[in-house]
Formats: sequence, C-alpha cells, structure tokens
Amino acid sequence: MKVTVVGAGAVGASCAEYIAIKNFASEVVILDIKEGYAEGKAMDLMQCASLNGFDTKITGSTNDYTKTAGSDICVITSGIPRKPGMTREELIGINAGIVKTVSTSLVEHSPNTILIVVSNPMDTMTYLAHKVTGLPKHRIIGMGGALDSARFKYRLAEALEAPISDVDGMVIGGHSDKGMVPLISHATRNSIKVSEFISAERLEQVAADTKVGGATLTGLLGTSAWYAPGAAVSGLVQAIACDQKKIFPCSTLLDGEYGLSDLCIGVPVILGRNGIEKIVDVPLSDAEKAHMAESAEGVKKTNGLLEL
Ligand SMILES: NC(=O)c1ccc[n+]([C@@H]2O[C@H](COP(=O)([O-])OP(=O)(O)OC[C@H]3O[C@@H](n4cnc5c(N)ncnc54)[C@H](O)[C@@H]3O)[C@@H](O)[C@H]2O)c1
Ligand SMILES: O=C(O)C[C@H](O)C(=O)O
Repeated sequence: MKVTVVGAGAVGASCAEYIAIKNFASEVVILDIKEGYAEGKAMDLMQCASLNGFDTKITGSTNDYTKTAGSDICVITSGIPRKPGMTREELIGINAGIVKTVSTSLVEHSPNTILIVVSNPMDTMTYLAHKVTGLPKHRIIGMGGALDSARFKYRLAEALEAPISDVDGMVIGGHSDKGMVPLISHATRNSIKVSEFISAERLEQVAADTKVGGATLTGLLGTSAWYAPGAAVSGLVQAIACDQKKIFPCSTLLDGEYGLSDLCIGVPVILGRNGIEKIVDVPLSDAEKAHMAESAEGVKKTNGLLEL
C-alpha cells in the first residue's frame, strides 16, 4: 500500500506520522514544493521508526511527482492555512490554483489513485479536484466531517462529564464555521440519546462550540490546527487501505442524495478499498434538514468563485 501526502507542513506531516505509527502502509511519500522540506520531514519521521516501532518506509520529494507514481491513495494538504479572524473561504484565491496543479499531477502519475482532499475551503477544493481530474466520484473524498465529528464528541463528553469513549455523534454539511450540521438528534451516550442527560440549551451550546472548533484553535495557535486533522485523515486512509467499511462523514459529489446535486458536501459514507462504497441516508430532523439546505447554499456560493 503506497500513500502520497502532498504538503509537508503541519497537517501533512501529522498525517504521515499517524499513518506510519499505525503501521498499515508499506510506503509513504511526502511531497512539497519547498526545497528539501519534505526530505527533512521524512528523515525526521524515519528516525522515529525504531522508537515508535513501525516499518512504514517514509521518503520525501521536492516537487518530483515521479516519486509518487503508483500511489494507491493520495492526500492533498498543500495550500495556505487561515490566520485568526479569517474564514476558510478566504483561502480560495491561493489554494484553488495549488489544488488544481497538485491534483492533476498526482493523477497523471497514479491514474488509479483515490484522492483525499484536505486543503481549504475543503468542499470547494474537492469539487475542483473532480472538475480537473475527472476521476469517478467514489475516488475523490473530502476530509472535514471526520474532524468536525471528533470535535463534536469532545464537546459532548465535556458537557456530559463523560469519557469520550462513551459518546457518539456525527457532523455533516459543509466544513465551514456556519455550514456544519452537528446531528444532535442522533448523538448518544452509550446508545442513550444525549437529550436524556442534558438540556436542549446545553446541547445548542455544544453544537455552537463544535461549529467554531477550527476558528477557536486558530485563535489560540495563530494558525490552524494539525494534530486532530492529521489523525482524522489517517483514519480515512486506514479505512480505505484496510478495507474497513467504516462510516465517516466525508465530502462527496452528490447526485440527488439528501435532495442535493452538483456539489461536494459532507454526508455519511462507507469507506472501503474502493473509496466511497456507499452514501448512507440518515433521517434528519426538520431543523437539521433546513440547516443542511442552508449549508449547501453556502458551499455552492463558494464554488461559484472557481474559474472552471
Ligand atoms: N479539511 C480540514 O479539516 C483541514 C484541517 C486542517 C487544515 N486544513 C487545510 O490544510 C491546508 C494545510 O494546512 P497546514 O496547517 O498544513 O499548512 P502549512 O503551511 O503548515 O503547510 C502547507 C504546505 O503546503 C506546501 N505547498 C504549498 N504549495 C504547494 C504546492 N504547489 N505543491 C506542494 N506543496 C505545496 C507548503 O510549502 C507547506 O509546506 C490549509 O489549506 C488548511 O486550511 C484543512
Ligand atoms: O480551521 C481551519 O481553518 C482548519 C481546519 O479546517 C480545521 O477545521 O481545523
């Protein structure tokens, strides 16, 4: 199993590290445009191998896509992150050009690959990757919902004063401050609805804190987060590589599902060796349906800024 990670920055390196530590891939290639940067990160990570007990071979490349040839899975993390006070959508001007070039080069060298798009604004970058590569829709996956759901579980556990392993919940919709749809109606503590334990007002606060999870961290760190994003990407890569058939909310091209078409947005999917093997239809409350429709409007507005 060969995995390429483009972008040796904060998220790309974290993602490569988690993939290596989980020890399921034979090879990880990290590629960056900055001279020597990916080689340096790869060497530093390889020097963790004996310490952390993994055999994954990690190599770096300065913009040489021949090194990525034959990758089963390619992850795109190249692009600028936001600074405090910015929205993810404001990154489109620079990141669209980067994602366009990178996705084309990756598919040229690995025509059978599955692409995972991370760069922001992620739903629009996933849509762009579709338009420029023409890959079948089950082979282009946007990562956002897996991270947002992890943040939702963190906030739920905090509110419930419960261990995180006791809670379950999912966030669908656009990966944006306003567009996320935390599915409160489906959230549980050990299979009991969370509404049995805490008030509707407290749950509204959990949802609000979840939606600004990325912005909160950006305010604290001065740039956006990387540990949980890297872990979330590695979870998707592992589900595909190990054919786990796990459900994650991922951004995918919709064609009538959830009453939406011609956009990529987060919905629950089953991930296995073929990429997105099924889109799962979850019943939504009226409020969640309305929120999802609003979220889709927002994503389409950002897609409208693309020069296709
Ligand atoms: N979808 C998500 O959930 C999620 C989570 C976190 C971050 N992000 C996004 O991921 C992106 C990366 O974030 P980061 O914190 O790792 O940023 P970073 O600045 O630390 O790293 C980005 C890397 O991309 C490289 N790069 C730029 N142009 C390139 C090109 N054409 N080819 C190859 N490499 C190139 C840069 O040299 C840099 O090393 C940002 O757009 C950020 O908003 C998304
Ligand atoms: O918040 C960001 O800009 C980065 C990422 O999308 C995140 O949610 O951490």
